[in-house]
Amino acid sequence: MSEREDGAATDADQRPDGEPRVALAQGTFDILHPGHLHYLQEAAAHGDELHVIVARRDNVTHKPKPVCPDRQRRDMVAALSVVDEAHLGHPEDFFVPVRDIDPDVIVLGFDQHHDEASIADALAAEGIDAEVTRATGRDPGYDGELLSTGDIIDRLIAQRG
Ligand SMILES: Cc1cc2nc3c(=O)[nH]c(=O)nc-3n(C[C@H](O)[C@H](O)[C@H](O)COP(=O)(O)O)c2cc1C
Ligand SMILES: Nc1ncnc2c1ncn2[C@@H]1O[C@H](COP(=O)(O)OP(=O)(O)OP(=O)(O)O)[C@@H](O)[C@H]1O
Repeated sequence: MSEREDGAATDADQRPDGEPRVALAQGTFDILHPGHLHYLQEAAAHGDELHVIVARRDNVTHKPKPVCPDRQRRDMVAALSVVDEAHLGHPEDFFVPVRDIDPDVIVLGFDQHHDEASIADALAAEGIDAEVTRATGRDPGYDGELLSTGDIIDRLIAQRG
């Protein structure tokens, strides 16, 4: 167990050089919900500092485009106390922000389509020394709790559309 600067306990390994261990999370984060908090809290527990890459709208091609603009999604993630820094993703080369942040561990979301082994291979090819791990999912804790942006939008359309 180590300790974050704010005193929160983490299960992160200590770095031998005493530098803060940097964890990296990423995603779209359109219309924040408790599933996002669960992911970011779990990712933060892997390090002393949590950085988040927020996907550019143009790069969200595997599901409907986000409703909120890039900058708004980045600013909302940055405002969460568990997050040390939120970065807008690069328009073309995903390794540009990764190189800048220089993470010790990349934490993938429970349902993200990225494959751990392919990312680890790509990182090694880029000469970036980072572990890759995956967070757990969070199920609703009570009736009607909304843990997906898509579900929030569906309910919004059903109730207000
Ligand atoms: C290591 C890593 C780096 C990424 N860097 C960027 C980036 O620079 N720009 C970007 O638009 N998306 C980037 N992405 C992609 C998105 O953040 C996100 O993974 C993808 O859109 C899936 O998002 P979702 O979980 O919200 O569905 C990166 C993903 C990974 C795994
Ligand atoms: N219920 C949840 N439990 C744990 N992690 C979650 C949950 N919902 C989203 N996440 C994680 O948050 C990150 C960003 O997710 P994303 O912005 O795609 O949210 P989403 O609500 O799943 O979106 P959509 O409903 O549009 O697919 C991803 O890593 C995703 O795995």
